[in-house]
Amino acid sequence: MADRRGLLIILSSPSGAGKSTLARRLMAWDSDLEFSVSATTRAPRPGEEHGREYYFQTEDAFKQQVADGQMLEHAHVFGNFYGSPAGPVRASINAGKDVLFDVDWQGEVQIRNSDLGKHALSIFILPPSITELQRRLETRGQDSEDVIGKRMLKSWDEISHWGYYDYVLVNDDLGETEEKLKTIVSAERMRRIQQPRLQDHVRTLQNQFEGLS
Ligand SMILES: Nc1ncnc2c1ncn2[C@@H]1O[C@H](COP(=O)(O)OP(=O)(O)OP(=O)(O)O)[C@@H](O)[C@H]1O
Ligand SMILES: Nc1nc2c(ncn2[C@@H]2O[C@H](COP(=O)(O)O)[C@@H](O)[C@H]2O)c(=O)[nH]1
Repeated sequence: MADRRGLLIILSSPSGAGKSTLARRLMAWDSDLEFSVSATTRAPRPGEEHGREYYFQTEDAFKQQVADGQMLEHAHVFGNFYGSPAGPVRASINAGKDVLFDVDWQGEVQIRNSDLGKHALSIFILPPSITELQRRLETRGQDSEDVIGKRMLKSWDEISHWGYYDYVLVNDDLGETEEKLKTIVSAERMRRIQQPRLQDHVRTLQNQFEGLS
């Protein structure tokens, strides 16, 4: 095992607020960051690849994985099942790598309440307005009108859980939100990872100080 455990960086938002876009930018910024590829029973969107965006599964296969205890968390969202396979996440954080999650609020709560919860850093992404949220879902052009309608109807349910998160960002200007996200990740890495390592240094300083008298 590495000399430090990685962070579990969790992004949530109502559908269309921009978390997948921000997740891609974080991954491009830090090539050491691992993305937790979820399993889902949803059908692939055009351009999505099995094993890259999601592991696309049948409902039976998904339920079997849950029954076998292979999911760190799982939830039923917009009529489909989604879950984060635990094995790759444990392997990554034991190797000292940070893992990025794109999950809904139910996933955030389950990860936080899991044995890995103390490694969690959660960030909620709010849209600048509800009309802009709808505009983004429409211009993404990947879901039917019916699916967009259902996601809009559930948007308040997701937003109402914003208070469970360590940080909350309003994703108005994409570049600004990206910079804030990177700042949060950098600061939390310093606080949680580098500061404990400084204990030895502070002890040395104390010995030197005591040697002065
Ligand atoms: N700050 C922004 N300004 C304008 N458009 C944005 C912004 N952020 C993201 N978008 C666009 O909004 C659309 C939805 O973004 P994205 O797919 O990242 O949302 P999401 O929160 O991951 O949605 P879902 O939960 O449905 O996967 C995309 O077309 C994306 O390019
Ligand atoms: N609890 C979980 N939620 C997940 C997971 N993977 C994705 N999601 C969330 O589902 C919705 C819809 O995603 P989409 O790709 O169909 O647009 C969105 O809120 C995701 O964050 C997961 O493993 N667990």
